[in-house]
Amino acid sequence: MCIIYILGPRSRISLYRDLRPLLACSTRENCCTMTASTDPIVSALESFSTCDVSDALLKLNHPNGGFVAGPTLWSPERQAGDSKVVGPAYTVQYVPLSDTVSPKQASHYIDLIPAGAVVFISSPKTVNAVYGGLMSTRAQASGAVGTVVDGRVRDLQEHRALGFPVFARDVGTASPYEVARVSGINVPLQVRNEGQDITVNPGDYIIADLNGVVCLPVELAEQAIALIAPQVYADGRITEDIKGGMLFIEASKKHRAALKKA
Ligand SMILES: O=C([O-])CC(=O)C(=O)O
Ligand code: NI
Repeated sequence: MCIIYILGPRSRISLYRDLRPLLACSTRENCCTMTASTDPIVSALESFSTCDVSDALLKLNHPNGGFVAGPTLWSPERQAGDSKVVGPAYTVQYVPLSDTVSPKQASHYIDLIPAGAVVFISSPKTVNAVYGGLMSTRAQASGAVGTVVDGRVRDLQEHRALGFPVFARDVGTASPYEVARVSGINVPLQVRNEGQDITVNPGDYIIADLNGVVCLPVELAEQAIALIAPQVYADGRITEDIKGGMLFIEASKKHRAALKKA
């Protein structure tokens, strides 16, 4: 776990890049196994839901418990119960074509994804879809564990046929080329939906499931994980007692009193 504190998000992304030849693999299952064993934070998060992570982040006074309003699960199935992705964010910034100031990228972002990453794409306000089936095909071949798009995606049937997890604000049909281009790779992204204004930094942990998307800042990861297991255990005991006839207020007091606030 010390890796997380020794290396900042940027250097950790380069570490992933350095490890890429070692992690290169041909199937998703394979990649997930290798990634989990590479990063103890990812392994620890894999058994918890997005809501569990948000509960811990709220105790750490992190706004909205890290919830990223907007994107929801579209692939492999709409809001499928067993779909979940966990991994460090590989961020991609799209800007409107009218923006002549932001930098241009020499390489295509889709060919640089480190294994185990969650691709997180920020789209400008446009009805065009910034992400399609070819992108998922390449992302999956790189060992990415899923994609989150703050914007629209298209080719939904192709993402589903790949069984590749994709979260998006909505679906659409038009490609991005007439309206938007990529200006940044592994840069901080602003997400502004429903009154939120949050930053997703490259290397932050993205946890996404049927409830939505949570961004766990890398510097809070260890503290959050320490809070989650006891919290989940207490919720389990509360459930049992409620099913046995106890009032919620009693069960909650009985099992949550001993939990640390942070
Ligand atoms: O053709 C593109 O570049 C965008 C797209 O639809 C895909 O990724 O499949
Ligand atoms: Ni396409």
